[in-house]
Amino acid sequence: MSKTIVALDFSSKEEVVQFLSQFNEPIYVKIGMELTYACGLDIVKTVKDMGHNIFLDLKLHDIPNTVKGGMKNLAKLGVDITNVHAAGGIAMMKAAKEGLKEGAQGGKTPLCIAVTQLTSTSKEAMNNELGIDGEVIDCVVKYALNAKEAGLDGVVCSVHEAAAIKKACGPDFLTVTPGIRLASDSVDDQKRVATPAYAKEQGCDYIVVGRSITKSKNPKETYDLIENMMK
Ligand SMILES: O=C(O)c1cc(=O)[nH]c(=O)n1[C@@H]1O[C@H](COP(=O)(O)O)[C@@H](O)[C@H]1O
Repeated sequence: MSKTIVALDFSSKEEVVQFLSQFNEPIYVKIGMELTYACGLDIVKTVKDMGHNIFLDLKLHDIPNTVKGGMKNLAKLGVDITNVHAAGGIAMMKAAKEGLKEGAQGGKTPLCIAVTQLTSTSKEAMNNELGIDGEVIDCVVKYALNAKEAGLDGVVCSVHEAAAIKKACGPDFLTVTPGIRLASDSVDDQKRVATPAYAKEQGCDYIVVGRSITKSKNPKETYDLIENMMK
């Protein structure tokens, strides 16, 4: 099973089909808001029919009843992973899980993971804009413990918090880490970044990689390079 989840941050079905045509075998991809808002949820079926595994990243964050209803319908799409914002709280995360179980197709309940602090958030922004004092890692571990208590399968965090989360929540609790950059890449809007090699060292289960692959000269070659670094 691949360790690299490619973020399909495109705005049309044509770009997705063209990008995925480079891959002869199923890979793990992430469908997020850019693609969903451009193509609707039909794009999930298109990508699923091509045989790829799907992390549907819509980051639900609302009152528990609304999230439960939303997740029930997302589960019907047969995706592999979905997510919520941990900031929505334990009751909301429990409701997400209940909704997924109710909507599960063919006995397969999609995994649900919680976004802790976005990898584009710095300590300064967390302290001064979001009003959360202390170190990012402490907030992230607290959110991970909340997600575990709610029965979720893991979290989205930066590579820098993955080991502490495994220690607090156990080895089976998934850590899915975006903010991945090769040493030569520009950081762009990300703040808490790391290389694939460091992600492997820190025991991350999956890395989420967008622009380093999709904007590279040879995306397939870059994907293979990154995937090999995670082995
Ligand atoms: O939930 C996510 O996937 C996510 C959480 C987070 O904290 N940071 C983050 O970058 N992401 C997503 O991961 C991808 C990272 O893209 P690149 O920065 O281009 O590699 C984007 O699709 C983001 O939406």
